[in-house]
Amino acid sequence: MKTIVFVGAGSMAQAIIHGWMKEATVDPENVYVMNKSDQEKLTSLNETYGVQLVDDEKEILKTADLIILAMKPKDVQSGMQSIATYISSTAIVLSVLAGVPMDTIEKGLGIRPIARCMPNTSATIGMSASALAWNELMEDEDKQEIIQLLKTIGSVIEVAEEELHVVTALSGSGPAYVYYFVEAFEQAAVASGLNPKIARDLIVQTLAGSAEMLKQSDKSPTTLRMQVTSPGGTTEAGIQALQQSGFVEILAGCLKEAETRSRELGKLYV
Ligand SMILES: NC(=O)C1=CN([C@@H]2O[C@H](COP(=O)(O)OP(=O)(O)OC[C@H]3O[C@@H](n4cnc5c(N)ncnc54)[C@H](OP(=O)(O)O)[C@@H]3O)[C@@H](O)[C@H]2O)C=CC1
Ligand SMILES: O=C(O)[C@@H]1CCC=N1
Repeated sequence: MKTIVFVGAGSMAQAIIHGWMKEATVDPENVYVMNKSDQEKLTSLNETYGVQLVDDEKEILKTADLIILAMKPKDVQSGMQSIATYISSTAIVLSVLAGVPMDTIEKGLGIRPIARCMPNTSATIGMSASALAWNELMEDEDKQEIIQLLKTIGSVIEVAEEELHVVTALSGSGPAYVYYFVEAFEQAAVASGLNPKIARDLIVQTLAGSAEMLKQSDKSPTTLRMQVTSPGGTTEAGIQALQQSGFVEILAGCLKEAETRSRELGKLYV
């Protein structure tokens, strides 16, 4: 897949491009970026990463091997309309859009090999948790190439397309929940008198250390939690406060609302 065109070059496209360029996975000469109107963003991507601006849309789209759809779901129909007549019959499409099914893409761009990926913004530092689904037209060789492209921005796991709704809720949106958790804890620690920088550093290192423990240890999250929780100690008091506030139900509600929204987005823009 020599020529790659991003149709929609905003935050997610930038996170992927940043990850690729950091790892020198793809030659920036072969990566083109398009937006509907935001030329400033395209210029900034060109200046930062050396990716290409598109002078002649028709010509570039004709030669594209891989089209990456990375606009918001509300713009998917206008985005597909603007490229449908130009892209070659052999071009492969990779969509990172939340909720929008392959069926909608097949209707807009024709029956062709299509992959849907749900990455997250940690792609910027090569730490995305990406999940991937295909339609049945995707050849094994192309699957491997796409997996390799995505592996340079983090981990890749194959799922059924239907599972992408909950994946989107869990790991696509996940970084935002974690940042929100940090904001809340930092605010609380500062209210208890801790210096903001010290509070932030302690929370971030605690998160990083716990994530590494979960990765490196063969113990379950429950066992690791119990190892921290001394009977009658501080952790027990804290966990009890979370339980009394319905922590588990709150997170279940968060996941369900996000998953439901993913399903809604899929139906809104058919
Ligand atoms: N942000 C995230 O954490 C994640 C996002 N996603 C998915 O990635 C997609 C993009 O999200 P994000 O990067 O945050 O959004 P942004 O708004 O940052 O970027 C979307 C880009 O698409 C462009 N665009 C809009 N309409 C068209 C069009 N018709 N043709 C070409 N380009 C167009 C916009 O340009 P202009 O301003 O000119 O309209 C904009 O630059 C979404 O579908 C989202 O569901 C997936 C995983 C994580
Ligand atoms: O909020 C959104 O809709 C997108 C999809 C996953 C993360 N951001």
